[in-house]
Amino acid sequence: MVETVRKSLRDSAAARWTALLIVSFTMMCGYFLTDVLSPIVGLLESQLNWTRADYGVYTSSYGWFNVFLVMLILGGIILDKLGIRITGLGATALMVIGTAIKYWAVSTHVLDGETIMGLNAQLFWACIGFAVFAVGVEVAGITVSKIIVKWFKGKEMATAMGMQVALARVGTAFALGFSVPIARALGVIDVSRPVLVALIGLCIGLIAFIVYMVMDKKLDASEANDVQAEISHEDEFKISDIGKILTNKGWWYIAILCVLFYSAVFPFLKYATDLMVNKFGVDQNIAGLIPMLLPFGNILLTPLFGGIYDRKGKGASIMIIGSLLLIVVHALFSVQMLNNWIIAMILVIILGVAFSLVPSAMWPSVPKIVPEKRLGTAYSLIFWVQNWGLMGVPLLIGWVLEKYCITGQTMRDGMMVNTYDYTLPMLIFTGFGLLALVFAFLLKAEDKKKGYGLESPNIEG
Ligand SMILES: C[C@H](NC(=O)[C@@H](N)CCCCN)C(=O)O
Repeated sequence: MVETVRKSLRDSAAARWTALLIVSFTMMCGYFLTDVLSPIVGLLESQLNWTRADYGVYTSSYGWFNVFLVMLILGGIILDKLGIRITGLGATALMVIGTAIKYWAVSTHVLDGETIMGLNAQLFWACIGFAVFAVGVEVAGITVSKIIVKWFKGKEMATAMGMQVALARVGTAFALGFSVPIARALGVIDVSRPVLVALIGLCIGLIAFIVYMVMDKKLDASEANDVQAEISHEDEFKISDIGKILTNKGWWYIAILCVLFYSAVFPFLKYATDLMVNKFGVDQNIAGLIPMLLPFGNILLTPLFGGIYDRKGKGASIMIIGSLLLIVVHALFSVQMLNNWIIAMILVIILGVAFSLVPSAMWPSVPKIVPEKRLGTAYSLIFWVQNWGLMGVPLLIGWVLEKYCITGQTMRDGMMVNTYDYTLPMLIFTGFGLLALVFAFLLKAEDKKKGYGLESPNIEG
């Protein structure tokens, strides 16, 4: 009898890279919306009367439902229990719904003059929309990480994760670079226009995810026998597995490193355009172009560093180097006399290197510490810890700026607006970097003790 060796769909390079591209596109649209208002802080002040503190509240609303209603953790458990397709579809739909609410909030006039819970009603609804969207984009993020492990385990996993992050950064870069021109297009300033563009993108992202669902079904069908075998060997995910994750020291080091490192990057990006205007004297119409270099650098470097991790290993060391660079950049940003825009550009580029090194090694390291059946929950718990930072730090920076950093007033777009000294916020970001470095070293020591293989290559054989 002739025995045929049945191949899994994931053995086809074309199939797995196509799957990656499709889900990465959906994430890219999500990242575009996440930062779409960051470069127009000044316009939000002049058009909608949002102060820096209001903007801080808006940015922090990203974590309201994820953190306080533990939606992110629930999303991870749902992912491990119900699977990739249903969780991903729900998450993508939430992104669209949240963005639609936010678009309505920033474009309507029916809320003018009203307040809800002490907030201007327009700001309140923009926050609700952003909070709903955030549940969607975070749960979609963990779903996509699990999708990549599913297709790429034992293969180019870190390169694939790097590619996905790279495409996500394209979304961030477009938001930073094109939000202002979109808001100013057609001769009339309209801050809701970039949100509308993001909403259209997310609807296309939803359709893309539905296309992916077909591929995912085909992958499962191609592995039907293997899956049966796996189920008989491995129990299904149980709620008690959460305890196993939380008692794992290596997992904690990654989670804490993640919150500290990302707290010094994403919240920094939210204020980076304003920093360029206030510290480096860049015109606000083009100030978003300098922070845009950061995600553009990531686009090339994250897959490159991921490739190095796949082939050579050294994951923990890569995270240490990334944390070191982060400290150097923020410390130099806080030096008052360094106020030439060329220095700002160089620092942003170095920050881009740091922000490629750490994510390219951090996310592919999680499956080395936690088994696949608990991976959705493990990623969601890391994102949950991280979301405390993504929520709290912009709020902190907004508050610090309003309370301690106002230096005067100036005329922009025909409106009097405050000017700010960014030294204190940059010192706060430096502090996060220093703590991140400590946890990167602790992670490396734990890896040595437990033999997780963080310093070993990902590609088998
Ligand atoms: C992969 C990783 N994603 C995250 O950290 C998300 N929790 C945050 C998403 C924020 C969206 N702007 C990353 O982007 O490096």
